[in-house]
Amino acid sequence: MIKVAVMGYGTIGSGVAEILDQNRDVIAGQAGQDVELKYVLDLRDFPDSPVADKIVHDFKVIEQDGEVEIVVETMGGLNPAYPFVKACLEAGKHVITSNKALVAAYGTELLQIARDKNVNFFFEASVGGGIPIIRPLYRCLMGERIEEITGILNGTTNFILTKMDKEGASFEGALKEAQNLGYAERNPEADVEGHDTCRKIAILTAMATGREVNFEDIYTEGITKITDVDFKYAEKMGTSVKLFGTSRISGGRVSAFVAPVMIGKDHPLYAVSDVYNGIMVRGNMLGTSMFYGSGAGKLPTASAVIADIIEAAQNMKRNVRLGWTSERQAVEPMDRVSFRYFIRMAGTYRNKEQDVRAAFGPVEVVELYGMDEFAVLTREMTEGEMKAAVSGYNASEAERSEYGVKQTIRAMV
Ligand SMILES: NC(=O)C1=CN([C@@H]2O[C@H](COP(=O)(O)OP(=O)(O)OC[C@H]3O[C@@H](n4cnc5c(N)ncnc54)[C@H](OP(=O)(O)O)[C@@H]3O)[C@@H](O)[C@H]2O)C=CC1
Ligand SMILES: N[C@@H](CC=O)C(=O)O
Repeated sequence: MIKVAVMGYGTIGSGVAEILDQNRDVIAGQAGQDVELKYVLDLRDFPDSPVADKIVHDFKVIEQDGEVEIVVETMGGLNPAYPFVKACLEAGKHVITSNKALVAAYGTELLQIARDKNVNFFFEASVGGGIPIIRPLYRCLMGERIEEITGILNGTTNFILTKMDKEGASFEGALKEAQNLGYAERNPEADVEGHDTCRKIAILTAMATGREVNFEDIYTEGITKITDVDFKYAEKMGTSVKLFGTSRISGGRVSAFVAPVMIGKDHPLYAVSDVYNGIMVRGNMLGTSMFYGSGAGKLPTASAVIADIIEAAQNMKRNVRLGWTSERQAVEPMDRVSFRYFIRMAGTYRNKEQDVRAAFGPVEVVELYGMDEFAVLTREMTEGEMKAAVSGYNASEAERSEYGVKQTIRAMV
């Protein structure tokens, strides 16, 4: 029998305890022996829960119990998750985590300790909730050169954008709902400002390149500036706006970004709605493969944790190599990345046509009835060129009372 401890009995930790109980026979069959939950570490007691008799408040109980061979970390954040996970690995225990903040910040070091101690550090649930993506990268796609990963990687923001798009919901109302459903981070700024997606694309890029990626090198923009007006244009254009995490890998160079992107109906990620995530992986031999499923939530995410527990149980005496080394991967500056741009401007196109064309060159124009503004879709240009064009346009318009660019969204249409 293998004894497991769970640290953090919140949304995901309680899901892990529930699946360990409900799927006991399936898990034992795959693990080759029974897997039993021995301790649950949390700050609170849960007297009415099925784990009431397993609750402990002192981490040392888990660290020092030689019977506990697998520890699951579902507390979130870096402190005390990082020192606790490190101590468990150093004590020769396998560790499974759903905590992308931890993996993005300390993955390289924790994987090295796991290798040194001949144990495993697995984190399938840290990206895409219940979607299998980490294991496919190091196992099924191990013979591929990965050229691109583009994903809708955050359930909360996809839920919010879908509610705004399809139901005309307010940003605040949709966020509240996502929080009530257990999708959002403790501090939802991590979701809506794109930091969560940034950490996830950094982890996927490290898996794809085999090199450590500093998530702080990745350009990150969230969804807080997206408004109902943007969705009115999107409806007219037959497009939608999604938060993308993208990494393109070519000749040892990586360009990566997190940003809202306007996409058309023919884009493979267009139909990914609500809390669902979708991840497109392009390999040099494979072509494009799609991974789709629940990107957040109790049982889908806990299901990914359980698969890691089983993988650890199947490799109790062996460190499974994930291919993520301590070599550092540089990330190209965002100014060199090219897009088309959806740009909203004050006034009427009829009055501004000359200035628009002078700044942006040929554009497609989109107008909404009754609005004192219009939008254009530019040709493809680099971020650097776009910024220069926006400054030039704003300068040419500066004399007027209502003037200038009101919104810029990258477009893949
Ligand atoms: N929710 C989701 O859908 C997903 C979450 N994740 C990740 O999984 C992790 C957990 O998320 P989630 O379950 O939603 O978070 P929750 O906030 O629901 O759960 C965290 C639990 O850990 C407890 N905890 C916090 N600090 C300590 C501590 N020092 N010692 C013991 N227990 C502690 C909390 O107690 P208290 O509440 O009293 O502070 C809480 O019960 C995060 O890293 C998150 O990013 C990954 C994929 C999906
Ligand atoms: N807050 C995250 C949880 C899963 O990673 C999300 O909404 O995707």
